[in-house]
Amino acid sequence: MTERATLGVAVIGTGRMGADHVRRLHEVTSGARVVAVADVDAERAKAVAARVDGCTAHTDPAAALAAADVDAVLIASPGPAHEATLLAAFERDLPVLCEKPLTPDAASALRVLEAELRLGHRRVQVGFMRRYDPEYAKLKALLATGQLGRPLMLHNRHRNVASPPFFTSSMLISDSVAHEADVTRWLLGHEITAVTVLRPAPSANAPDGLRDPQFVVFETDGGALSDVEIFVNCGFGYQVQAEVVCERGTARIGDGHALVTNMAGRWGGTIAQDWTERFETAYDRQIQTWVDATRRGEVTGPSVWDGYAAAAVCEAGVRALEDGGRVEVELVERPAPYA
Ligand SMILES: NC(=O)c1ccc[n+]([C@@H]2O[C@H](COP(=O)([O-])OP(=O)(O)OC[C@H]3O[C@@H](n4cnc5c(N)ncnc54)[C@H](O)[C@@H]3O)[C@@H](O)[C@H]2O)c1
Ligand SMILES: O[C@H]1[C@H](O)[C@@H](O)[C@H](O)[C@@H](O)[C@H]1O
Repeated sequence: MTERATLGVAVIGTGRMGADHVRRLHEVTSGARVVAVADVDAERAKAVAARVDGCTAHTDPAAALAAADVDAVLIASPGPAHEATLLAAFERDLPVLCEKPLTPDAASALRVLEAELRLGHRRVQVGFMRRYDPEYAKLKALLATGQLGRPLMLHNRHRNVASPPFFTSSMLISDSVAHEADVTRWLLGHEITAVTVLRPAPSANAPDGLRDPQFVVFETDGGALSDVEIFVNCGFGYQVQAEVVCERGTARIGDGHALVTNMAGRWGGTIAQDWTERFETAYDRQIQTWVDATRRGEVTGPSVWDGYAAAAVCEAGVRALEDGGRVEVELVERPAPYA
């Protein structure tokens, strides 16, 4: 297959992630250029477009998709806005990299899945960037060798310094634990069948009314358990850790021990303060992989099925949070193109 010339990308949503992805596409990624951006905030779109020669600014995502030289779309608007842009991209048969979550609930994710099936070919890579993180990739490769034996349990910790003002108790699941829903499915190769959410007394440092932290337990169809401590106002750093316990051993990532110092009677290191720092390499690799595959005319990486499955798991998790108890995950049968 002949490779496409430089990929013209439209970036939808120029907030924190969108602006960072524009910078990445412009300065780090090879084989792509940003040709259009859209944001409902016109000033923000203009300010980000001004950083790239020849990039046009729009307030309507559909206008950005229709702009000259657009070959592909990167969606970085908030989750509830993803469905409309995905469907608009499908109308133009454009390849898409869609930030997580694919959509915020299972019904809308299923509509996207059905629309992609109608196209007759995969078009979307979902932005579950942890799959491109060197530490997670090593863990996945180790599990694939079988040396450790069958995975029995996965322990995850997911801590943010502070939550943004709009964050709700259910977003700890649908926006944050969405990553662990994907990581559990991907690392173990199992589907998640049920979710339980336990709620310790909220931290005094959490905004009033926010159930933070939460303790989530996933059951899988391979008989494993995966637990997640989600704590989005821990105050001290951005920490994402995972330990797999298998029949013949354990493996753990995310301790952040790249640099250990000894000084003034103490030893230690530093802790990342946000995801842009902790997952910088993962975002770089994710986007380069997407650009390379798209230029070859291929779609790789986390699929719409993965986005839908994570959305269904999170929806069950939100119900478990609200009602207490254990909630089973309901998935439609996996369509053949996503096998
Ligand atoms: N992969 C990760 O680690 C990671 C990290 C942070 C955020 N995210 C995801 O990235 C996406 C964006 O998050 P963010 O932190 O950049 O949010 P943000 O609020 O900083 O930016 C979102 C931008 O989208 C704009 N917007 C809102 N509705 C829009 C619409 N209909 N069309 C076009 N633009 C619209 C807003 O004006 C804003 O500028 C979300 O899906 C979020 O879950 C992923
Ligand atoms: O949208 C963000 C993002 O996905 C981060 O990776 C996660 O740590 C945050 O909890 C979430 O709110």
